[in-house]
Amino acid sequence: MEERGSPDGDPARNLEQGPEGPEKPETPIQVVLRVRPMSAAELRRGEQSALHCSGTRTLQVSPPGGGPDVAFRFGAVLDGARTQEDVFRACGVRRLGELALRGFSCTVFTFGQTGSGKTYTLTGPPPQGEGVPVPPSLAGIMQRTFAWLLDRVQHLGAPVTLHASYLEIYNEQVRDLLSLGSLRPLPVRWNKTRGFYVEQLRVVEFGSLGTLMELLQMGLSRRRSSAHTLNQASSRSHALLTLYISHQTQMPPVEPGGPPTGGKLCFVDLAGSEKVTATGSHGELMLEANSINRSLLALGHCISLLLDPQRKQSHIPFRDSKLTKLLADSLGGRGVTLMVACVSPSAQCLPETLSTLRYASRAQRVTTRPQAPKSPVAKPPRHLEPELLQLQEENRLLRSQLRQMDPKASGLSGARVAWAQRNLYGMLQEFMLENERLRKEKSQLQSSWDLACDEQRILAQQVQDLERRLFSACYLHQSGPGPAPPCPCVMAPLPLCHALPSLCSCPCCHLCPLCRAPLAHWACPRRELHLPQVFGPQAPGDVPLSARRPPWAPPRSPGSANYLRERSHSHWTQTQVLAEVLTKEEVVPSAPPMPMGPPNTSPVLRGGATVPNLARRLEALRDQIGSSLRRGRSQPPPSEGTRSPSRVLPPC
Ligand SMILES: Nc1ncnc2c1ncn2[C@@H]1O[C@H](COP(=O)(O)OP(=O)(O)OP(=O)(O)O)[C@@H](O)[C@H]1O
Repeated sequence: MEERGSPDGDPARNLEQGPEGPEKPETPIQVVLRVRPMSAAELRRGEQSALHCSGTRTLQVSPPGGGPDVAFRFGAVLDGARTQEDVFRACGVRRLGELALRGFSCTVFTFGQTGSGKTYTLTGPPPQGEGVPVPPSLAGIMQRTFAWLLDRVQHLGAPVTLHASYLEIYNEQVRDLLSLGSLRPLPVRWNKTRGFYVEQLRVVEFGSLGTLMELLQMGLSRRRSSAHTLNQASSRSHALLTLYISHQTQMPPVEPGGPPTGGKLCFVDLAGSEKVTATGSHGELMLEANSINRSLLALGHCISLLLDPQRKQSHIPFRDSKLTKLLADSLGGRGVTLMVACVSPSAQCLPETLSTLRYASRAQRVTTRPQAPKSPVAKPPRHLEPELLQLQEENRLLRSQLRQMDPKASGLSGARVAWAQRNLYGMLQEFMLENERLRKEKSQLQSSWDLACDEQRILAQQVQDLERRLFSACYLHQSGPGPAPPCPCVMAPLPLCHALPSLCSCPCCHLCPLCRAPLAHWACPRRELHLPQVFGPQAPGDVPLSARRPPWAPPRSPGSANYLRERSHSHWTQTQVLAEVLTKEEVVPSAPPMPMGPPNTSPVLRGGATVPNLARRLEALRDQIGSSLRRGRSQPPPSEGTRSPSRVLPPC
């Protein structure tokens, strides 16, 4: 007798040892074979049985035309006389439930030819009429597992949250059997954390067996089924019911709206493979049969490839069908999987039965690497990780210091420990003082830096302004009669500060953009008349206007009461130089109205001032700025009296 398959003992025991035993990180898919009894129709047709169970794990196949028997070994073989309760026990589903409670992802799926008893095994027979309940003794694996699980959770002592989802794959479309609206197709997506998953799938929380049974009934009644020659209530879709088991200490869902994290128990009722000639399917039935067969073929292909250890490391075409996508983790991933292969005993069905047996034999050689979530404790947010590491390091250091201070651990005498403690305390005080001193120094440096930055910004503005003025003068000098040139502020608008006078009377020059102070008065040739507005109606000290210091004037000597310490020396120097240049030379800083006279007489530059003059002054001004900056960085500001004459602008 030829023997097939590689059974590995009782599936429950294997599962118990498999996923957790350190010596066995890989565990094979467990396969249980169920042979249903001859149906009334098969008996009526006088069909013979071709299958015989020899022992609890071997099935013997006797070809009707004679020839050698073929034996297949599985984890368990159950003949037609075995009850639903026997099947539930032999499959070790309780053990799977325990694993799911501990965070594993477990799958039970039925496989076989159409009419072989897959749905019967999982959910029992369909109700015999409206309102006629199915006897509890005929309840399938699912109802029995539900009852066991709810009971188990009640006695667990720790709070557990239960959710369920139920979907079908019909003609390669995923449909939510628990959806509140119509059955519309849902997309299957993939990401690194979840693997393949169905987007927008409704996941319903339940707390009682009654609610779960209602969800099951709702799904069963919406699942697509039709009648054909071999089965009056043939399922035309693959159905997946998933229970999510999460403990309250576990992490929240990976994604908002995603399924809860924790253990999973998934029941998959595959649609049966069928020969359309045998089932007599036409039209829609035939289309459904083709879709079912195609997806089962893809599943078989993946299983065959998973058998090859080298191929397993590389590419398995799980993406070939929705079914293989959703079973990818159960077949080749980290799940614990049980397959219940269902066959008809009739010799008429032998070709399909042999096909199922070979399929199941291959499947039980496929291994997975069951893995439960490593830690139920949520990871800290990424941005807190460095802080956490720092705290851990600090903790470690403090512990070691404490150990050193512990007289027993360090072997020091009491006097020496006291001395060490005093010393440490002194050091700590010193460190604190040093720390305080450094803090002060840092804040002083920071304010110096801020002042230097301000000064630099003002000087840069002044240089830009003078360049603009030079540009304007060059333009006027070179242009002949014709339309008035545009205002330089329009050509190159620059921010002004009232430390520097405005160039022209265009609106952008009237107000300082920093302090919003009016700018044009002092620049007006008749500025004497306007000064009260700059100083305000009540001029300080009733000094004659002409004798008053303009607002840009430097502070008086350090001894004087008006000395402003916070203004830097170079700032005042620069401002004063500008003031001198602009007042002595009577350069009208405002350009309009633009001249229409001969090209060589510029009304902008009075008193014979020319472009070369301005260029020279700009050059000198740059020197002045440069030296001021250098002085500001490296030397204490010199007093006005000691200022080098070479740094004063030459007269124009
Ligand atoms: N062990 C069993 N004892 C009694 N009747 C059974 C058994 N298994 C199956 N049957 C009956 O056989 C018929 C077909 O079973 P079932 O619908 O479960 O097959 P199936 O494999 O799910 O078929 P399909 O793939 O077409 O959905 C049903 O009438 C069912 O009640």
